[in-house]
Amino acid sequence: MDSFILNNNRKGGSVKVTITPSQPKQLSHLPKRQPVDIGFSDLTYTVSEGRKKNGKQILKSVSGRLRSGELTAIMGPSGAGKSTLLNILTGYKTSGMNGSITINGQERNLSLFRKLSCYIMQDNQLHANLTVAEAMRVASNLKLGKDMSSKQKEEVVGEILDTLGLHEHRNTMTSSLSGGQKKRLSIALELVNNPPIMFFDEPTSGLDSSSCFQCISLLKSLAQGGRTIICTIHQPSARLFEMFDHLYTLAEGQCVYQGSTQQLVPFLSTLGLVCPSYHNPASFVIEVSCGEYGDNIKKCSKLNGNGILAGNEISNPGDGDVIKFIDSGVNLYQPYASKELKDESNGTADGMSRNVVIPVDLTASEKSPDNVTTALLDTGFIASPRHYPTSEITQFWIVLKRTLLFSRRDWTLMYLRLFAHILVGLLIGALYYDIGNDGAKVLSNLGFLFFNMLFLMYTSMTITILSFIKRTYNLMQQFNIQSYYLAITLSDIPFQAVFCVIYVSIVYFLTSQPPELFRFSMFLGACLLISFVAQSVGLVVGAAMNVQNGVFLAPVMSVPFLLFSGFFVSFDAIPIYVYCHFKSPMTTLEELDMVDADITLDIIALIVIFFVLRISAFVFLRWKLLSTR
Ligand SMILES: Nc1ncnc2c1ncn2[C@@H]1O[C@H](COP(=O)(O)OP(=O)(O)OP(=O)(O)O)[C@@H](O)[C@H]1O
Repeated sequence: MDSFILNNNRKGGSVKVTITPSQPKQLSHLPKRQPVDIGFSDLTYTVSEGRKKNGKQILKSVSGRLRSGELTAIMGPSGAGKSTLLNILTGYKTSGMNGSITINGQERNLSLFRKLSCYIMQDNQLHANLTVAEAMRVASNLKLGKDMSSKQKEEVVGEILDTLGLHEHRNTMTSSLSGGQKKRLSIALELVNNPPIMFFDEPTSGLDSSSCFQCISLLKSLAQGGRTIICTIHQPSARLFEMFDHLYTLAEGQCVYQGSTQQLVPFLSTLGLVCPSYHNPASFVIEVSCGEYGDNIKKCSKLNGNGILAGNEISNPGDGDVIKFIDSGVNLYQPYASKELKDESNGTADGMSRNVVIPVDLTASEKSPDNVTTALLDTGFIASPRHYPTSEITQFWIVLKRTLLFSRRDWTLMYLRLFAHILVGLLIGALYYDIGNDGAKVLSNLGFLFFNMLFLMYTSMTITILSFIKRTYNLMQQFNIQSYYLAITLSDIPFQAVFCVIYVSIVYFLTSQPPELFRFSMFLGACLLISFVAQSVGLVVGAAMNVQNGVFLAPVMSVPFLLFSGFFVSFDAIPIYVYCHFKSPMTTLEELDMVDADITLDIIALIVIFFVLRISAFVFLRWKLLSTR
């Protein structure tokens, strides 16, 4: 049981609010992990700006330690370098950085670290077109090895959904969830394999005060379970601020404070920066960092050894005295407003008793955050060369099934595309109706073939650019890239093939082309190949660039295909009314310089182009994935 004193200005008194946690829930089914401490020292991050010789230094030699069992907030004014520090600590950014990062005292191995941690970004993309339960099933199949039965996986999922209050929304589409529920689902998806380190970029952004409280309560309970929870946060209310165990404050790329949240105010007061009564200490430290109380950044930074863990002897730059600032162990200062709320905007008795902290244990047997060992590095979980304990083939099947479900439910991908193929088929069929029976309509036949090619190329190319980009960022980070690519490149082929068959059947018969199976098959085969090659162009463009550039560049890339399609021969000068120049089909072929054309060669060329483009798309995708780090 926990109690708070809530100031009540209207009545001039104080109301005692008691938080009574409901039956604490524990995640007993999760895989066991050991706690992890992160240390970093002398971290600098520099970016090059244009042709300037010296780059711009964003982080200036910051150091610190982030402990398991603690909820750490990285705070600071806008542009202070919070996201940059988070990106470096997560391993999301590696180039341009110097300094050392250690895990339980050992130098960080990035690929191992990525397996231990998760990074929930602000706009974390959820699996579109999936329900909460389906998204969780994908995550559990991917992250929990085949040693676990489906029933056990369901138990894990059920327990997480229950604990995070998502059980009643299990059949809701992820896109229909509220902002707070989406955040909780992002956490739930990551919790499946129980990572001991969890990073959050502004987890409370876009949430109302009650949801903010719920969200931070959840993070706090995750930390209480022995995890290392780190999040950036802009300016929490006093109520939220109190929930953090540890604070790391940045200003102009330097650490101006690190230590417990309770010791922030005493620390600042040693510099003559006295936080006014009833003032939110979180707001105060931001104001100090912004220079509203004079130039204190250098002083604070020096006092913190620019991030060398407070808790050691630190000299006060003001008078040379040595003060003891204890980060852990004996506390020399009275904790600031230990349970007294200075910001009552969010504090209603009702609200507080509704929102309870539910301890979510890292593991039942390894709860003690002090019990930090390097044994973690020896566990099977870490030793695995893969990101998750599922084979590449299993990952391929998971992505394939998920992508097929995605396509089936995607209105643009499925129904709009089907509608477009039928409508355009009927339109072209009506325009070139019965031309196949009329020898005088050779030119119309050529026009028909050309538009056929144009339509098939553009539809399959643009839809692939749009849908590929849409899907890629959702899942690319989570899967083995080969399995992922193979699944998404194969998944759309059947759909495109079916649409192409429907379209070709309509136009072939409406334009009265020869009703011979062989000719129909040849025509269909050529159309299918054109669609698949165009789809591959879409994949290359989608993998290499963003939607805006892709939508512009894809038509440009298709120009060579059109130029060399053989249709661009001028017939304008031919006086058709004088005599029938195209009486013999051979004349047409002669005019188009296609007498010696070998269809086998064309087919081989298209197949080669198809494979070259598919491989190029993979190379671009890989490059893009690596270059974002
Ligand atoms: N690639 C880059 N090139 C130039 N400057 C950069 C680059 N990346 C970051 N910066 C600068 O580094 C500083 C820190 O950026 P960062 O995004 O880490 O700040 P922040 O504290 O997270 O800010 P906010 O709270 O507004 O999100 C900013 O001044 C930003 O303009």
